[in-house]
Amino acid sequence: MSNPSLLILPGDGIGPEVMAEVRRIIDWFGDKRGLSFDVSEDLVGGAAYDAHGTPLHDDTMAKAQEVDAVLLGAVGGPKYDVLDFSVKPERGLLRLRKEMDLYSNLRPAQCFDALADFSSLKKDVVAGLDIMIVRELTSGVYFGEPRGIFEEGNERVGINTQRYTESEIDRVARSAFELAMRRGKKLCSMEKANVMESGILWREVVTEVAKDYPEVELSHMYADAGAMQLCRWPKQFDVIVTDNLFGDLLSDAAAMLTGSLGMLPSASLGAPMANGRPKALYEPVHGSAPDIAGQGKANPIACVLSFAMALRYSFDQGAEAERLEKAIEAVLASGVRTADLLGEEGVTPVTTSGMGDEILKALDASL
Ligand SMILES: NC(=O)C1=CN([C@@H]2O[C@H](COP(=O)(O)OP(=O)(O)OC[C@H]3O[C@@H](n4cnc5c(N)ncnc54)[C@H](O)[C@@H]3O)[C@@H](O)[C@H]2O)C=CC1
Ligand SMILES: CC(C)CC(=O)C(=O)O
Ligand SMILES: [Mg+2]
Repeated sequence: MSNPSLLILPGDGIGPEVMAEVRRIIDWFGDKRGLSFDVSEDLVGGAAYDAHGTPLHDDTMAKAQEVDAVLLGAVGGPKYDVLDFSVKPERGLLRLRKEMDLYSNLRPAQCFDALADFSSLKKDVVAGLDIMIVRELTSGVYFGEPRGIFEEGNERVGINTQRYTESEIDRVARSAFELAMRRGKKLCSMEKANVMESGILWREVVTEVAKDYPEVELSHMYADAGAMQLCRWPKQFDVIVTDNLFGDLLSDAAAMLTGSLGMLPSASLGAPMANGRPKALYEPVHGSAPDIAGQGKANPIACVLSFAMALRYSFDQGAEAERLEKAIEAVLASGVRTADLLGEEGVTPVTTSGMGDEILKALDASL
């Protein structure tokens, strides 16, 4: 049987830096665990624009549709601010999400014990935190029509449209209920049904889907109150399901519960392919971090943990995913830290590749 295929799209800024560490870890699993992948690499975002004048070449899009999973670093950067909106780096990523129909974006926020002191919140608020935000990823205000900047009278008006169909809400709600069944059987749905019709429909459809999951305790919260509760007492949550925009905001906020945006992975999943695996793209939650790019300061853990999610959700290798997560836990427990996590007494600063070295050593020690 041939190896499973992976398309790697490092992207821009710190994307290639963190992805270089993931490639070493992928090689380790091939050498030491007999878990080999057919890896190909291509361009996305600003890097693709520089080479082809488009943030995602059609050939790259076609490859992404064919492989078993895509791993992406990050896109964007100030160099591309002057570009027309239609060819901005971020459009490349949005096209991948939309055309692969990756409607369910899993963004776990887990606080490693070693980092509980580092969070901007009190230790007892975050210690042991393990929540999962499920963000709808292919619809809502990021994609709704009409959109654009139009002339209206003697001024311009910028328009984006929040739009959700029942089936779009239904499928992401089901994916969240399925996850909740495998976790703590608690699901909180967040919208703004108090001011938005799309929120009213969201709440109705989620409530309807809940009938198929009687074991899951469902609650509803307005997303603004949800943001507040995430900071006040995040451990009240198990799985959260929310729309595209609220999920984008809430997951960045949740990142800080774990200490750094450099710690948060994500999986973007769609419908099963012919081989039974879901369409899938894995990427860190963070962006291209132009402020630290090229300085060896980027934390590669979010991207490495995204590969761990690929092992779990695409390749049915839960035990190997856990091996990788435990290796990262051990490295953090030993006091090794990238620049984003410095500040405590007695920690050992390392560069991006230094963190990769330490994770590889911890993996070796796991054998
Ligand atoms: N999925 C993606 O590719 C995303 C791309 N972006 C793009 O990235 C560019 C920069 O956006 P920002 O708003 O600055 O968000 P960002 O996530 O790139 O950076 C926010 C802050 O977090 C820090 N940070 C992020 N990742 C880190 C890591 N792995 N290690 C250490 N520190 C890290 C950065 O240094 C910065 O101070 C923009 O062009 C934006 O559109 C933003 C978010 C997601
Ligand atoms: C297209 C991305 C830049 C939007 C974003 O911030 C995200 O998906 O996290
Ligand atoms: Mg974001």
